[in-house]
Amino acid sequence: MSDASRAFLDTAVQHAHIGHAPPFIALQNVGVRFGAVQALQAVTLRIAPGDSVALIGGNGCGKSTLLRVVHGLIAPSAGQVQAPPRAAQAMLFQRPWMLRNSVLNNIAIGLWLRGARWTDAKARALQALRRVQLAPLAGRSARGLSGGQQQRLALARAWAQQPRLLLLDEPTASLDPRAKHEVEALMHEFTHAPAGEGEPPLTMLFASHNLGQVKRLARRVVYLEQGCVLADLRVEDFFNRDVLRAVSPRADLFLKGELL
Ligand SMILES: Nc1ncnc2c1ncn2[C@@H]1O[C@H](COP(=O)(O)OP(=O)(O)OP(=O)(O)O)[C@@H](O)[C@H]1O
Repeated sequence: MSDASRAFLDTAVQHAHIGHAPPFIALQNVGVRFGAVQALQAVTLRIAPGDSVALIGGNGCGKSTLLRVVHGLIAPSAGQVQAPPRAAQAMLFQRPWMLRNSVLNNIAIGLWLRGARWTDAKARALQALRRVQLAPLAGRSARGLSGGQQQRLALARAWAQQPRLLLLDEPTASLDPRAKHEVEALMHEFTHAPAGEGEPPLTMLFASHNLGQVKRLARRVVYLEQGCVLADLRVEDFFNRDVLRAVSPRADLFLKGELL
């Protein structure tokens, strides 16, 4: 048996294993249609708790739509979606939204709205800011921060709410290399640090065009084309040319930059 076939079988076994564990997220034959555009087509995906999954594919292949379906922002036109409740999820976008308020309050207000006492909300917000090295800027206007600082603040805001699922839509796409590195380091820390005692593991699903980032952060890669999942592999298999060519020639062409 060739190495490629063996690796493929290993993957199949791994996925069969995931199939038996209770899935944290399960999409069954999900379709999304926007008028004449079929943005997702028969997408079936199971994600285990604690996994870190990258969504990749060309522009318009359906990555954002898939994230929005999981977050409950878009109702599928077909199929079923099982995901944790919205309160247990946090979603970050390429350009973070900021309240017209201080850095600290951008976190504290969200916690307060979810029922925390104001003093507790502020204390937790400060703790979250320390985690992303923004505590010295707590009193500044959030909208005056740089793009990289705003994305770190968005991550701190997410972290403060202790989500079980973190969804990120190209979170570093508009950042310079240094800010990209800082945000990526936080994403890694949040998802690869062992969960505290009694805490459920954090699961991450992120869309990215940055293949280096995918290699660094994902344990699993899902490749989409025209709304269909054409490959779903462990990261080491996805970036193994022999395996990828055997499993999905289209994904292999995409990686080589030869897809027309
Ligand atoms: N609200 C909408 N109304 C109409 N069409 C939409 C809408 N949202 C997405 N689409 C279309 O659905 C398809 C999938 O879009 P989506 O944004 O999910 O792709 P993507 O993979 O995230 O793209 P990119 O890498 O460019 O961000 C595209 O053809 C897009 O134009």
